[in-house]
Amino acid sequence: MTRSPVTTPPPEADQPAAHFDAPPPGSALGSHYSRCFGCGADHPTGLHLAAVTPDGATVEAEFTVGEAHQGAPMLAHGGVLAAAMDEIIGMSVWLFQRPYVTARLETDYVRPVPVGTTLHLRAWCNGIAGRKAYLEAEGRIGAPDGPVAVRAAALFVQVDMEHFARHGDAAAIAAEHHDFEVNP
Ligand SMILES: CCCCCCCCCCCCCCCC(=O)SCCNC(=O)CCNC(=O)[C@H](O)C(C)(C)COP(=O)(O)OP(=O)(O)OC[C@H]1O[C@@H](n2cnc3c(N)ncnc32)[C@H](O)[C@@H]1OP(=O)(O)O
Repeated sequence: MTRSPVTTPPPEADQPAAHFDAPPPGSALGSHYSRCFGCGADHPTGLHLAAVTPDGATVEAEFTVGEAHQGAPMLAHGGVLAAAMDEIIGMSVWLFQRPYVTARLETDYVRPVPVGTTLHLRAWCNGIAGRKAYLEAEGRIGAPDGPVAVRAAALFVQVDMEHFARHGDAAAIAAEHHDFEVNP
């Protein structure tokens, strides 16, 4: 992965540990918002990612590229692939049971991805320093050990739930009953 210093954990970063209340190994993570472009079941043309954590430390999901996701004819749009990376990384920070947002996302496009391809996505955390989480993801073609099509590195920053109410739609948050333990 080609990465900048911004997405590289500093030497003093802690190794991430899943929250005691995080989804246990082998379980599904669920969607954080039904209309989310990345994971919402109610989004008509979204990515519909449904993530599982096989081990409590990484998160996996499959994304089948559809016609709504094209850039060049019958090839995935790079921005859509970046969105898939952003979403799978966003799902992986759920293991910490605290709200985070993307501050920076870096993406390497390694292979073209034709419409109809199923990408096997995986994300994990390389370190945490204060509010900053340093994360990584990859998307492989056709199988979990298939050829890598896309890689990403990201800096996510922890926020409080008021971030979403202040800048977004507080009623929608309340309607979906999300409880985050911000000070465990
Ligand atoms: C029903 C509804 C449920 C709702 C519940 C959902 C909860 C689960 C949501 C999951 C969502 C999933 C989807 C995928 C994830 C998105 O896509 S999130 C959406 C896209 N991202 C955004 O909208 C974020 C926009 N940016 C911001 O809001 C603010 O810039 C930030 C990132 C919160 C930081 O602002 P701040 O809190 O004022 O903090 P600030 O002091 O500026 O930065 C903190 C540290 O980070 C560093 N930093 C910040 N930004 C950068 C940057 N771009 N480059 C380098 N360093 C940076 C700062 O230098 C600082 O470092 P230190 O000085 O501490 O060493």
